[in-house]
Amino acid sequence: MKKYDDILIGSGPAAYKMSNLLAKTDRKVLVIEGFEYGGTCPNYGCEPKIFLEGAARTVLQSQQLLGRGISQPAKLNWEALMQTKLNRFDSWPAETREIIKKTHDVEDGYANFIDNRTVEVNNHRYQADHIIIATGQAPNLLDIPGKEYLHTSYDLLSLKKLPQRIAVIGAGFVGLELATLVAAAGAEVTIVVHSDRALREFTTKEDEALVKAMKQRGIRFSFNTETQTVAQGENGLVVTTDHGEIQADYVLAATGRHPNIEKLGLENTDIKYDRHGIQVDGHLMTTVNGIYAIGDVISRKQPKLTPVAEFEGQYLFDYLTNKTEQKIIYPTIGQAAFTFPEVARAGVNADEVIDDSQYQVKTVSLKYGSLYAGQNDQISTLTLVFKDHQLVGVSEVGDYAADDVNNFLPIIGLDISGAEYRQKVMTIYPTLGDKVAGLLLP
Ligand SMILES: Cc1cc2nc3c(=O)[nH]c(=O)nc-3n(C[C@H](O)[C@H](O)[C@H](O)COP(=O)(O)OP(=O)(O)OC[C@H]3O[C@@H](n4cnc5c(N)ncnc54)[C@H](O)[C@@H]3O)c2cc1C
Ligand SMILES: NC(=O)c1ccc[n+]([C@@H]2O[C@H](COP(=O)([O-])OP(=O)(O)OC[C@H]3O[C@@H](n4cnc5c(N)ncnc54)[C@H](O)[C@@H]3O)[C@@H](O)[C@H]2O)c1
Repeated sequence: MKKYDDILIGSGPAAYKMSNLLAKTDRKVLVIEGFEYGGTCPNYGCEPKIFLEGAARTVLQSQQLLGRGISQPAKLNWEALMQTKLNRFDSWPAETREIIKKTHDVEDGYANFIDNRTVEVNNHRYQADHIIIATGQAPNLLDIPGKEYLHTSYDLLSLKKLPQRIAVIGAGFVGLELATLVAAAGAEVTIVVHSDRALREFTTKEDEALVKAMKQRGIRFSFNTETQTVAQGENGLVVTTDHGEIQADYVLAATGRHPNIEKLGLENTDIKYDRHGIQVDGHLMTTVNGIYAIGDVISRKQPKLTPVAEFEGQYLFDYLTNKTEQKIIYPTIGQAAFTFPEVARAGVNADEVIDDSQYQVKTVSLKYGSLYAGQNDQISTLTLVFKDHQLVGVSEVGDYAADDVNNFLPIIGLDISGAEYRQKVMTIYPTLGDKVAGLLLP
């Protein structure tokens, strides 16, 4: 039995962050990865998604400016775009493995606990002072007849030829972002949503504005609709729902993600978990002493995002190397859907406090600013939530919502007033940043 100081299970953003920090110490570390080194975000998540979105945004912005100095909208060649994506990303898992291998041992395979102290992989058994589970999440697939026809975001983000008709099941982050992408590339898209609205994290108005803009571009939505079966028909696939049939050439399942715990052998341990993930305490320790969990695989109320996973990796490194004894305190977390328009938010959601007199909600249309008017962006609307004149929440629907909302995060996170901000910060003009101080006045 080989023994280490630390064993990292997984190599996504959470574990990779810790692995990089541990590389600067003299601790003996083993990293176990069952699939692509680097995990979801760089290989089949945020990074390829935002890379492909660059071309899609150009197409959509040029369409938005038709007749306003643009006479010919840009056209997206999916095959060429995908080739550039593959050229950039294909070597990343092997390169990441090499980087890790320079300072740590690696095992290619799925780690399986055989008891509270021991993990097994490739018939090798290992123990360590600390075992850190960072196995992330995997897509949910509906258990319906024809589930073999369902594709995941992993498949779509490497799809070499663009199908003509794409049915998307689910209207969360993955469904709406990837629907935006393939529709911009020319696919006919139908989104099937089993509830009455799309992204629930944002305000109803923001969600409605996004859905309306997507519909105006020809994307179809079927709300309150259950998908029942997928079958091969004479003319492609047939998605049968309780509201009728949808003809498609490709079906994307975007019905949420579940914690990657099935292959871990947790039943051989006393580690507790629920459907949201592994239960951890304020120091990210599981219900077994010496075993910790970080990243998407843990059960917590914070959103499952790369910066959150990395923050937990940094925190746990600091805790295990005695740099802190404190429980983890999460910072103000910004999140965005990279749709067109984008939606972005942080802090208190305006919908949740609309009837609470302790809060003041301020909504500002940005379309009159030259920056937005120059893009013919008619939608951009910023919502600010104040409590005792202090900014506690921000959200936006608009072409630059993610960057715009980023401007407000330091004000919420550092808890500074509009006056203090104006005294200490002068931002670039003309951007939304230059209006931040003015907007902070109640
Ligand atoms: C399509 C898509 C787009 C996204 N876009 C964004 C975005 O724009 N911004 C953002 O912040 N977040 C985004 N995310 C979320 C982000 O990718 C995750 O929050 C992040 O990757 C979580 O990191 P992690 O290290 O916890 O898990 P992961 O990155 O999922 O890594 C876990 C690793 O563990 C491995 N593993 C699993 N089980 C075992 C086992 N038993 N043994 C060994 N290895 C195992 C897996 O193979 C995987 O490599 C997106 C996700 C998806 C799917
Ligand atoms: N831009 C980003 O930051 C980004 C992008 C993609 C993913 N992510 C992360 O990944 C997570 C997962 O994203 P996601 O889109 O897979 O999940 P999600 O939870 O955002 O959306 C899931 C969708 O599936 C639907 N759904 C759930 N169960 C269903 C069922 N049985 N039948 C039909 N529809 C069903 C939901 O109503 C919802 O529309 C996100 O919560 C986020 O943390 C982030």
